[in-house]
Amino acid sequence: MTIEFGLRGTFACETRISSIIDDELAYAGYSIEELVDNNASFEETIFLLWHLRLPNEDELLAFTEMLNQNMAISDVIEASLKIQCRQNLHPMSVLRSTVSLLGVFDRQAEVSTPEATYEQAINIQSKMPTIIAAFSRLRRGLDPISPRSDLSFAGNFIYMLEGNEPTDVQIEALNKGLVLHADHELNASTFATRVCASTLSDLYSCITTGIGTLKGSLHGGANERVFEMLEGIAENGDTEAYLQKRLDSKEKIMGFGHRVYKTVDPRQKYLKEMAYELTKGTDDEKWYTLSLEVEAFIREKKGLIPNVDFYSATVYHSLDIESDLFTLIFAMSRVSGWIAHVFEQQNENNLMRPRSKYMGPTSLTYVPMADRQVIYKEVN
Ligand SMILES: CC(=O)SCCNC(=O)CCNC(=O)[C@H](O)C(C)(C)COP(=O)(O)OP(=O)(O)OC[C@H]1O[C@@H](n2cnc3c(N)ncnc32)[C@H](O)[C@@H]1OP(=O)(O)O
Ligand SMILES: O=C([O-])CC(=O)C(=O)O
Repeated sequence: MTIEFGLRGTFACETRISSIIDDELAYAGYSIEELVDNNASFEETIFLLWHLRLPNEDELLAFTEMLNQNMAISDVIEASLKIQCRQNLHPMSVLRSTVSLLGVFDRQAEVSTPEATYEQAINIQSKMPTIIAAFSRLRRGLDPISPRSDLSFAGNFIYMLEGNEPTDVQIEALNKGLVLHADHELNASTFATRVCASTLSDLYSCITTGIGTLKGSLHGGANERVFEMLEGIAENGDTEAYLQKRLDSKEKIMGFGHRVYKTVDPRQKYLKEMAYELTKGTDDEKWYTLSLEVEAFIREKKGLIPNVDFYSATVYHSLDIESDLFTLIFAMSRVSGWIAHVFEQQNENNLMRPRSKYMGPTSLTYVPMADRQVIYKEVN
């Protein structure tokens, strides 16, 4: 039997939520092109992922209102964010702990009926932008801003971050970014979330698992490092020398390569276009130009394609979002997909428990302590 480690090419479950077929990404049968080109809202996309169909007008209105009404965070959550920014933690760790804390304070957290889980889902989804914006403001010494009932999900986030009236361009860009990041079949964080759900754990635990997994630099954490790399290149002044040095030392170039896509990441086209549109004629245009140089060099040297994390870094930067919050913006969107996968896992549950191939010694004899010699042996 051939074993592919890292679960490469393995089907771990069936799903109706999203698919990647011939490099085309679709949510419940609607390609991302279909959704983005028709200006689907992020709220509509969440509904699609959770219900596996598009909402009608009344349903979307009611759903949007429900999200909106649940956006405000409690004093306890705000106080915990204040403590966490004093300790200078990584924002993804803060988001992970804070979502976990939302569960601690939800009296219904241990109730796993479909109705209770749906309420928990609304609670988590709607509070993510508020938590992220409040954290960002608190660590800058500013007071958090309450959500507004007349703004969309994307609009509210931008408003709560800086307190200014969001522009149509900003809202459209963030909305598109959120739609593009909402789900992606069985990526590592969604898989981890489903493993947690498969043990019949609660939704807050599942989402905390997802956030912790997305944080890693081989996954969502790459977008933050993409911007660090662009800044490093700008400082160094020589793109090729900078990248070649990293390739020579076998470092991964952040924002390139993908486990599933080998010729194109279909989301990248939109993010690249957005990066161009948002930066042209501004001081940020240099990041777009630099990104083009990096893309050309890495394609030529390694044959690697930019993934969703590459141009999203410039898009988020042009929206005045601090680079260590980039992965949190990803999480604020992907939580919609994680939740959909928890619903699906709960409906068709089967404990996810693969095997590992044991490579160590076997049949050893227990040696009494007095007879043991201390041998420090390399494990690997
Ligand atoms: C939202 C997301 O999660 S998208 C991915 C975000 N992550 C990143 O951008 C981090 C950088 N990229 C990577 O580390 C990888 O491309 C991954 C983890 C995304 C995919 O990993 P894999 O599926 O194992 O990649 P794959 O099998 O195609 O790798 C083939 C070869 O290309 C190399 N490679 C792949 N990506 C990169 C990269 N970004 N930089 C340099 N080399 C790379 C691998 O080291 C491997 O080389 P080898 O054959 O000499 O060992
Ligand atoms: O699918 C993956 O492995 C990573 C990815 O692009 C995503 O999660 O959006």
